[in-house]
Amino acid sequence: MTRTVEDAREYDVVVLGAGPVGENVVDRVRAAGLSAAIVESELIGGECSYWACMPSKALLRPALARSDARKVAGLRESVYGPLDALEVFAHRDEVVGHWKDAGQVDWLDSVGVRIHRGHGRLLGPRRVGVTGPEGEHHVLTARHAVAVCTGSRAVLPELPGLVGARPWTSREATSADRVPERLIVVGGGVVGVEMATAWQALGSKVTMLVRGGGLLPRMEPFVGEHVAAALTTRGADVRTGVTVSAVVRDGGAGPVTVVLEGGDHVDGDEVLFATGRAPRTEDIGLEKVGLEPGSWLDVDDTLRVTGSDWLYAVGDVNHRALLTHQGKYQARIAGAAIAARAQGTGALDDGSWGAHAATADHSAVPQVVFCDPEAAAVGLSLAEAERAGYRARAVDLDMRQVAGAGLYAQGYRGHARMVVDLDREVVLGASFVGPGIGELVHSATVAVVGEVPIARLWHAVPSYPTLSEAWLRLLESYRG
Ligand SMILES: Cc1cc2nc3c(=O)[nH]c(=O)nc-3n(C[C@H](O)[C@H](O)[C@H](O)COP(=O)(O)OP(=O)(O)OC[C@H]3O[C@@H](n4cnc5c(N)ncnc54)[C@H](O)[C@@H]3O)c2cc1C
Ligand SMILES: NC(=O)c1ccc[n+]([C@@H]2O[C@H](COP(=O)([O-])OP(=O)(O)OC[C@H]3O[C@@H](n4cnc5c(N)ncnc54)[C@H](O)[C@@H]3O)[C@@H](O)[C@H]2O)c1
Repeated sequence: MTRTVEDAREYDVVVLGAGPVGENVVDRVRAAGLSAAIVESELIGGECSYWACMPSKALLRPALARSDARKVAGLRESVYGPLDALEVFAHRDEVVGHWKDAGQVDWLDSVGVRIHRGHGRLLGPRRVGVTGPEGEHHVLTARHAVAVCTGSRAVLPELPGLVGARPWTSREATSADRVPERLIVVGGGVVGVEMATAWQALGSKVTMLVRGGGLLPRMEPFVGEHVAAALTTRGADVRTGVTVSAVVRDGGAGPVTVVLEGGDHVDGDEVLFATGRAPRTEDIGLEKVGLEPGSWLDVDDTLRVTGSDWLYAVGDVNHRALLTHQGKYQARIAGAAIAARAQGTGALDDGSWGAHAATADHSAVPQVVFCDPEAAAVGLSLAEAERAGYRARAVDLDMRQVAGAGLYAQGYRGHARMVVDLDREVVLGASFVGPGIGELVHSATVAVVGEVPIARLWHAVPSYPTLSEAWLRLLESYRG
């Protein structure tokens, strides 16, 4: 039974969801001198800290380090053994704080943010109801703004037998502590590729079932081709152009069979569905403020929900870029915009690249996929640039032409592409695939955001012999 506690509380800003994005919104508004409360139904720190970025990278780091070491003469012979899965899991558990959030609670306390544990729902303009763990109910009022930062959850397709088969989603794939002998991965996006890489390294025989023509379809096609070739060389069965029609698993445990359209089937010990995300907005009271429950929330560049003067939606929930770093960037912008509006400090600086506009969301979103080899991209692919109407040219580079690549790893395989706007002679985007290239993407982000002219980039000299010399080779090719 619901018990209502009659202690209405008022704050300048109320934030729904304490993932990385909600935490950064409250941090920014507190820094600007506003009072703030945050509502969280699970763990402070959100999906990223406990079932996404952090545990997945903890599982992947030993896989990538071992793979790199195996490409270094004099070292490779020492690292031919299997990974110690129990040690890897123990380290992963440490990285996620054993799924306890005391550290993050301390941090919120230290910046003066009031935490309300429970499920939050909008009750009307600037009002949020919180149903706590014991069924108690609080009402929070926001003097200036409510920010919805409730993130996203894994989506399962509607398939016969799927729910009863108890498939892994990203949550189980990042928190499991037993290595399945055979793992079936459905979906060739980022989660599918990263988790296939991690579990293959931990000892699973991996089969990937990919609906489209290749892996990582949002990146340049050569990226997915390199990653698929490497997974296959290490023993994975990567099947593209296949459609799953049913899943069979008696009693939801033991061996599982995935049935494909056309009648073929694949047997495994676990099946991971990495088939995309849905917004966590179906039960947050959107109907009370004229919005559609279960929808992604449309926002302007200040992160304010279309048609509202008090409601913001930041991070995954607005579907602009489902990435922690980009959500935190939005949080910094939203926090500044909320504070400026609350304090009436004059017109907002919300033009392109202004302090109150998340301009980078449109043209400069960086991403590193921690697979083996690593994949990274920022800005527009060639196809995206052409679709957007740019007169664009792609310059390609086989990373073997870079001296630092040969030193980084014997038999280095990788590829880079720079997309140039021929009218302004600036870089619109860059993509890289190859061992160790994750750290290259920030140089590309600076070039894209800064709209640095190619003529000036020519003077940005990369150190010899580093992977960054990819830039020199790309610029040389561009200039002929
Ligand atoms: C397997 C995996 C790996 C990933 N790896 C990376 C990576 O390496 N790098 C990267 O940049 N991104 C990565 N991502 C994406 C990243 O996890 C998300 O972009 C990020 O978590 C979004 O942050 P958020 O704060 O918007 O949402 P979340 O992290 O989802 O946090 C939302 C919070 O809101 C709470 N909440 C929801 N509804 C309510 C409610 N009604 N009341 C109260 N609280 C509520 C939730 O409990 C949760 O704590 C990965 C995602 C997955 C699935
Ligand atoms: N390193 C990182 O930055 C990182 C790591 C993991 C996740 N993420 C973020 O998390 C988000 C979610 O990742 P994701 O991989 O779940 O989603 P995604 O949208 O990247 O990929 C899902 C894939 O599943 C396919 N798919 C959908 N339904 C299917 C079906 N019924 N059968 C077969 N295939 C199907 C889609 O075609 C798509 O290729 C991404 O947007 C990504 O940005 C980031």
